[in-house]
Amino acid sequence: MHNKQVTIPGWLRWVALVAVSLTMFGSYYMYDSVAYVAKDFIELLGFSQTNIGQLYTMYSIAAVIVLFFSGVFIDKYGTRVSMVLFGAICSLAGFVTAFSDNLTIILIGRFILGFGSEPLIVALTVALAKWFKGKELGFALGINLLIGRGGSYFVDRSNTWASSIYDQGWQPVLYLAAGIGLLCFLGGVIYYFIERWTQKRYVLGKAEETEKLDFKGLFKYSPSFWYVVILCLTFYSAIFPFRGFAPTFYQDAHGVSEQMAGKLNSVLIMATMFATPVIGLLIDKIGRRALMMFIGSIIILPVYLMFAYGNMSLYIPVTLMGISFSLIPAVMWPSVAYIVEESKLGTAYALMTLLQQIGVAAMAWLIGVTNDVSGASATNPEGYIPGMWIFSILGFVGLLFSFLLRRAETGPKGHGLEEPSGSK
Ligand SMILES: NCCCC[C@H](N)C(=O)NCC(=O)O
Repeated sequence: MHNKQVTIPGWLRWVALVAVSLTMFGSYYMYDSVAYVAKDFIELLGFSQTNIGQLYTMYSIAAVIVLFFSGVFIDKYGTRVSMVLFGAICSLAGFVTAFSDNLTIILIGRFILGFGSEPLIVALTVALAKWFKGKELGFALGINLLIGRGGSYFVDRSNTWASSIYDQGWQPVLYLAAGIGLLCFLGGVIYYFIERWTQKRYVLGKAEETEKLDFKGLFKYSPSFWYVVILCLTFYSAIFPFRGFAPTFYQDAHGVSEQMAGKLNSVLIMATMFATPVIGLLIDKIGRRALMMFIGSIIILPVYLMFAYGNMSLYIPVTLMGISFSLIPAVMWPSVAYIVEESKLGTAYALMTLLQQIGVAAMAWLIGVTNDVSGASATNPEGYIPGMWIFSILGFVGLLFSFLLRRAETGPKGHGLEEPSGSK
């Protein structure tokens, strides 16, 4: 069609955002869903805590593998094909995870999920860049993360709103997750048609970078970049695996009900859903990004020891974790754009996600093994303490690197992290 219009109507961009975010909702829901059957897996199927960790490790291993070539694939076949394909892989993963009580099959399901989910997140980020670049890209990405974390919130509360399904055992719970995971495919298909329809009528922007890896330039990044990457690795390795074990830990070590355990996890997510975009807007105004990452790292430091030894309400460490989980991601991801030049941004983000996933894979496995070795269970709650120390050590390493970052950024070779947006 000739004479395509240049200005895409605002409503169309937001419709595309909703379609894209549906896939994120489905994928986040499935990622977290296994935490709520972990206790059944241990008590009814005889799985070990190591096996529970492996559910996350398998996801991350697949993510690491696929992130090596997903950028090239997305470049070659485009965002709409990628969204459908990776969305379909995610949806398939839900059913593979649910249909058998065999550990290997369940782990294959988790592997497939990681293989679909992480490139899906890359593809949707690239897609959103096409629609929103030069407009409200930061806000659109914030809304997208909010809806994605809505998936986590929804699963955290699922043993309340879907209690009748939980009463039927772990398998219907996983089928429910698989059903919700169909949103990944559905959202991808809806997005496919929206993009195709729009491209026939309007000039849709082209995202400049996809997240593909180019190891040649790896050693040219500044120390500040590596400080952020190490903080990303330690931070998410202390958050995602913890959330996976948390429902079982809260019940075994603190004697709370299954519903209460879900509620505690959900409070954490609910806080981040709304605080993250708000902090993002605030940081644009005041800068101080390295300082905020440092403060976020201080806040999370005592949390795991509070879980291990504290007698206070569990809401206190959960709230502290929620503040840190809002502060650090809201500041950390956009900070990379200040440190790394635009032409290397795709590689930088891919590398950061890849190392994040290596950290999560290793830590999920290590915590599971540690819990098994120390005999963590409802009859031996002290067995969870070594794992809490491992998380705390990670927190300390994160704090150290956030300090180094702050020091570098307040020196003569700073990249403008401490300045408001637009003053770089
Ligand atoms: N919650 C599912 C895993 C999401 C992994 C994703 N690569 C990620 O790190 N997202 C950022 C976030 O803060 O959720």
